[in-house]
Amino acid sequence: MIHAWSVDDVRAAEERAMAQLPDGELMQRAATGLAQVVAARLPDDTSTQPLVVALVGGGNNGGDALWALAHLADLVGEPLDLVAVLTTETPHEEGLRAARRAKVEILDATGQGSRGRRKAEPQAEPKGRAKAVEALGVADVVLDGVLGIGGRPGLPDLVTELLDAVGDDAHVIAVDVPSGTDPMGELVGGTGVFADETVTFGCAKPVHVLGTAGRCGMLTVVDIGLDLDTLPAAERLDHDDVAALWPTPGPEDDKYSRGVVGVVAGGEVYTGAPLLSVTAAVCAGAGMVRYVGPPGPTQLVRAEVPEAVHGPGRVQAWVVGPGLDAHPHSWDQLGLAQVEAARRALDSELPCLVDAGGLDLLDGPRTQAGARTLLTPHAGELARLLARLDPDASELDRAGVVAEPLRWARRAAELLRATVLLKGSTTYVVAPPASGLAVRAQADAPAWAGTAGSGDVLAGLAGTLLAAGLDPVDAGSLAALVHGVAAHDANPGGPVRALEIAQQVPATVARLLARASEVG
Ligand SMILES: NC(=O)C1=CN([C@@H]2O[C@H](COP(=O)(O)OP(=O)(O)OC[C@H]3O[C@@H](n4cnc5c(N)ncnc54)[C@H](OP(=O)(O)O)[C@@H]3O)[C@@H](O)[C@H]2O)[C@@H](O)CC1
Ligand SMILES: Nc1ncnc2c1ncn2[C@@H]1O[C@H](COP(=O)(O)OP(=O)(O)O)[C@@H](O)[C@H]1O
Ligand SMILES: [K+]
Repeated sequence: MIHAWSVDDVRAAEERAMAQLPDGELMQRAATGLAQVVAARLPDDTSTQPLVVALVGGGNNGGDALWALAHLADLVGEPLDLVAVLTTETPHEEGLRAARRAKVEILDATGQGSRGRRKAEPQAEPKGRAKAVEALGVADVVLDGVLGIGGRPGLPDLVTELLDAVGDDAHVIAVDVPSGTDPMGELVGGTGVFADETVTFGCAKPVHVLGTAGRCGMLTVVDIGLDLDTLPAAERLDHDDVAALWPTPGPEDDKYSRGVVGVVAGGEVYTGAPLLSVTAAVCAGAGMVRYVGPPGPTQLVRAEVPEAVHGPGRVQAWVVGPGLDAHPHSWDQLGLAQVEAARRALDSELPCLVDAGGLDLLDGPRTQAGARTLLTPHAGELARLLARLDPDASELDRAGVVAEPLRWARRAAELLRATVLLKGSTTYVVAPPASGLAVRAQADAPAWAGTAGSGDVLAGLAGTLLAAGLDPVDAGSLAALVHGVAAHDANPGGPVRALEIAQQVPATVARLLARASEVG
């Protein structure tokens, strides 16, 4: 699992460390680790002299980049071209001196001159900028040292212009965080660096695991001796976590002890969703799957999934809502009966996964306080839910949720006292804020997984894990991981239909469980 700590907690840990260490020691550790990574990324081809260009901002992030260039000169031992492009009039002073001593070429791209020139006397021609653009176009490695954890989202125009000049073949390494992104990972989108690799210091930050993670590329954490004494703010499960969490039956287990999952889904109109959820539950290894629905989808499930049983009965968890019509016509007796079955499940004390049409049945927290609840909306469904229930969000739409997924998932978790799994290319799993639990974010699925019915499969998978006794955060995040990997395994690099994702789950789970025995 990757754990990430909030910017405030990192700053506090840095302060504690700095109080014990000589001045500048932490930055030296950071810059040395960064220089070692850069050295390892230099091209093997020795016929031309490698060129490393750093974009340097005004804070300590720029200081890291300048010191890393200075250390590189010593570290590599071979001839190197090193260039620092200043995007600020006030670069880190010691870092700049060190870079100069190490014969790093300093280019001032601000057009103001780096020091001593007053704003009233601008340099006529920003020659530094033209040379910087040229260097960036042919650099082997580009270091983004513009903004670190002190950065606000967005980039100055000058930096955007310089980034546009970076050649396609350059290996872009973000120092600590990709500049322009929100270090806390709350705001997604906007301008910001897309890095091939990010070298961070002390620990991962939320930006590295939340929806902004795609901008970070490969993540390396350089140990600078921080002692984090708080709980992480964000987490991501990786493949090696599956074996520890997945409910694996022992010799004494039977179908009941493994967990029966009930599925109240679909109706005479949406007949396919139940089949997908029930298939996924069976394939995820539920002890038993019970389907509750009207004759049409029941016949379909009977024909396609002989393992399932039908009608109300005892279960350990309910999946409520895939393909459910929450507002059937008054003459639609079968539809009304299905809504009644869904309400009975929601009013029970049992763990419930609430998806799609089931979300339309919620007017607040479930009546049985403390009943485990996992809501699984996509962005549009979350916007609809909050616009209906939260007077402060009456104008919220899908785009609003996509821009600030965490904010709105948290809001729903608080309002409905439930864990919210917000689906998308990054899937967030957010427990009610009072729990103090870290947000989980998974991005394991290929974009091909964004296909109709894929969410019904996820619901069956996560519901099975709830029935096996997992808490909603583990059930949701583990299901999202396995769903994503199964979507990949079913047809690597190509399209996949929802049913195939479900059918791939047994093999994918076996493969992920086998990793533990290989590693262990
Ligand atoms: N502390 C330590 O011991 C260690 C720290 N380390 C390193 O320090 C980094 C944090 O350094 P930092 O605090 O100086 O902040 P950093 O991100 O470099 O710059 C902030 C500056 O940018 C400005 N600014 C902000 N947003 C902006 C925007 N959108 N567009 C334009 N400008 C913007 C903002 O100005 P403001 O407007 O807020 O006055 C401020 O001046 C950290 O990521 C790591 O790399 C390592 O060496 C390990 C040891
Ligand atoms: N771009 C994407 N990349 C990866 N996974 C995606 C992407 N878009 C959607 N998904 C996943 O596909 C599933 C879609 O679920 P949902 O929207 O509920 O579909 P449906 O209601 O048709 O079953 C979710 O698991 C979601 O996380
Ligand atoms: K950076």
